[in-house]
Amino acid sequence: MIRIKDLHKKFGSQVVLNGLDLDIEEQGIIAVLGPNGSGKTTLIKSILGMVVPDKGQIDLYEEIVIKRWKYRQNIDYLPQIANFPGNLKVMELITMIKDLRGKEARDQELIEFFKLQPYLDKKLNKLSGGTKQKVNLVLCFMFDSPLIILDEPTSGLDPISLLHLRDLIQQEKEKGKTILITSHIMNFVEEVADRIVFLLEGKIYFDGTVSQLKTNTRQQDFERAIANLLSEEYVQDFKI
Ligand SMILES: Nc1ncnc2c1ncn2[C@@H]1O[C@H](COP(=O)(O)OP(=O)(O)OP(=O)(O)O)[C@@H](O)[C@H]1O
Repeated sequence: MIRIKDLHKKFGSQVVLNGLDLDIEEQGIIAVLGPNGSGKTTLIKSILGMVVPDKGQIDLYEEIVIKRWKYRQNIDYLPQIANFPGNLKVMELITMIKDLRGKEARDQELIEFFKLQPYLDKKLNKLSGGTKQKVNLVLCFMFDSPLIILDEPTSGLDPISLLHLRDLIQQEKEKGKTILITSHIMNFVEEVADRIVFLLEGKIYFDGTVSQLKTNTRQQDFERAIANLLSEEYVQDFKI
């Protein structure tokens, strides 16, 4: 489905992706993790064609995607920061995105799911951060694409909304979709992820399940397992 080979990206002299290889053939939830600035968003944006890599190849559904754009119609994307004009009303935004995309949308179902009915006539700049994020989630999930890319979907959500998001992601997974997700909320990641891909120094540093991560780092607590991944002891084991 997604095949990335020898991906390189620099911003000025800063090397962000340094020969990254990644294959995603399966359906399910794949969490892309890594410290701040490790290149998670750059990787996601490369898959989406929003960042042009310096070198390397990205194939999606067996087709080379770099410098093409039509394939994006089959990806649903939640950006880390969505900047829509603040004076647009929620329903105006949803309608505008539906018109632009020109695809069948299940916006009503998701509006009900996130209980957004009272906000439809409100301007975006009058919404709280969490409510804005729910609107962004409606925009992302309403088109039913086979590949969903979520950059920090948990940001700003209260605990109950987090549970709703988790249920929604699980439902989409059960439909046979592939969901790529980044999040700094580790218990959320632990609950939903079938596979953890950990980025460090521009490459994939760990690739496996939550339980493999715990076994490899000899840590049963997921957050500690992630921290151990970065510890010197693990780095040495890993390099042997
Ligand atoms: N357009 C750009 N121009 C210059 N530098 C950039 C650009 N985009 C990203 N960077 C830099 O590349 C590095 C990786 O950024 P990226 O956003 O991919 O990291 P991340 O792993 O998603 O981080 P975070 O966890 O903080 O969201 C950072 O140091 C960032 O400042």
